[in-house]
Amino acid sequence: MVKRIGVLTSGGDAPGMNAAIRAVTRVALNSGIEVFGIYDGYKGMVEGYIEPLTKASVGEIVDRGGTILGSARLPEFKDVEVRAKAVTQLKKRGIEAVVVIGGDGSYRGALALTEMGINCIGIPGTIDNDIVCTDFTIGFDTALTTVVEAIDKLRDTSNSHHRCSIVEVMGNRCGDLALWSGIACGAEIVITSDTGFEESEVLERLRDLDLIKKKRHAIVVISEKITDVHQFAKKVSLNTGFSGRATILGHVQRGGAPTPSDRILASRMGEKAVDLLMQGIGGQCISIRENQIVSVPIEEALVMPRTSRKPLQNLFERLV
Ligand SMILES: Nc1ncnc2c1ncn2[C@@H]1O[C@H](COP(=O)(O)OP(=O)(O)OP(=O)(O)O)[C@@H](O)[C@H]1O
Ligand SMILES: O=P(O)(O)OC[C@H]1O[C@](O)(CO)[C@@H](O)[C@@H]1O
Ligand SMILES: [Mg+2]
Repeated sequence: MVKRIGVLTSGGDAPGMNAAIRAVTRVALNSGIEVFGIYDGYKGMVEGYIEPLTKASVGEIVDRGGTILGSARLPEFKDVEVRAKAVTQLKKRGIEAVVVIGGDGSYRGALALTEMGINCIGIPGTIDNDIVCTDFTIGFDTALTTVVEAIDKLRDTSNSHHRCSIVEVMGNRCGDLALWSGIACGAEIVITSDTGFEESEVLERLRDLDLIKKKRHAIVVISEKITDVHQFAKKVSLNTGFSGRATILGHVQRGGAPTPSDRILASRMGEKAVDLLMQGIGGQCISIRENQIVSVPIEEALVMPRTSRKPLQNLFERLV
């Protein structure tokens, strides 16, 4: 059975990554497996920034945002020579397998390492909820909570001033943070890569909300990377009865204490990852599907079609 494993966090950080590190470490130690923390993602793996973890060193972190291991993006990890250096660092320390907590890019690295003889298991840690094989990623629920709190506040001031608040949320091409928060906040309009963006049509809908529906405010939640929200806010002021104001929530969405749901999800996924490594399994990633923790080959996970968001979009439209 595997005797020594590593754990790392990679890509954008996400609240709940610490809870996952703690779960991996404690479940492994309680099973007689030594655990090493690999700092700063694949960068630390290549550079040998690797230290043992103890039960105490992962204490008091279940409620902390960010990641105690640090995270990084290392595009060079796509090169086999760079990964070979990482494998040498792991072998030097007797580390036979690694739990990779990150997003889809990190999964590609984990798969490539598995193919080089280091069994890796992926755990989905990203606020974007853009890993299609899992219903939810660790960090999404906390980021959603942050977004909802912010929009609730924006609604207060928008209502006082007869304004349209255009709120840009993260998601990196995935519209889930926008759609879920739009439903939770009772937004008037949600724009994502699934809905598309027809500027003239959105302006028309805002005019209707103002003139016909007599709304005192309008909230437009829009995913990042769709349009320049500040420019769009100016057009709202020029073309509708609302004055437009844009708010880019930005990296505030990545921080903060993880919600209980994210802590529990992280703990369940961490346990499953260690169990798979104990069975000598690698190249898989952990998912939650219909509240069951399951594993899926990374190769399949990366090409799976995304579950349609149409029912939730329809729900949103029926609530406006
Ligand atoms: N094709 C690949 N082969 C090997 N390693 C990769 C590959 N793609 C990405 N990686 C490694 O994974 C790291 C993280 O990937 P990426 O920046 O895409 O973030 P992510 O894990 O998708 O997380 P998020 O999108 O939530 O920030 C990269 O910096 C790189 O080190
Ligand atoms: O932290 P960075 O490198 O600016 O990356 C921002 C990106 O990372 C994420 O926060 C997480 O993938 C995305 O939502 C966003 O597009
Ligand atoms: Mg990604």
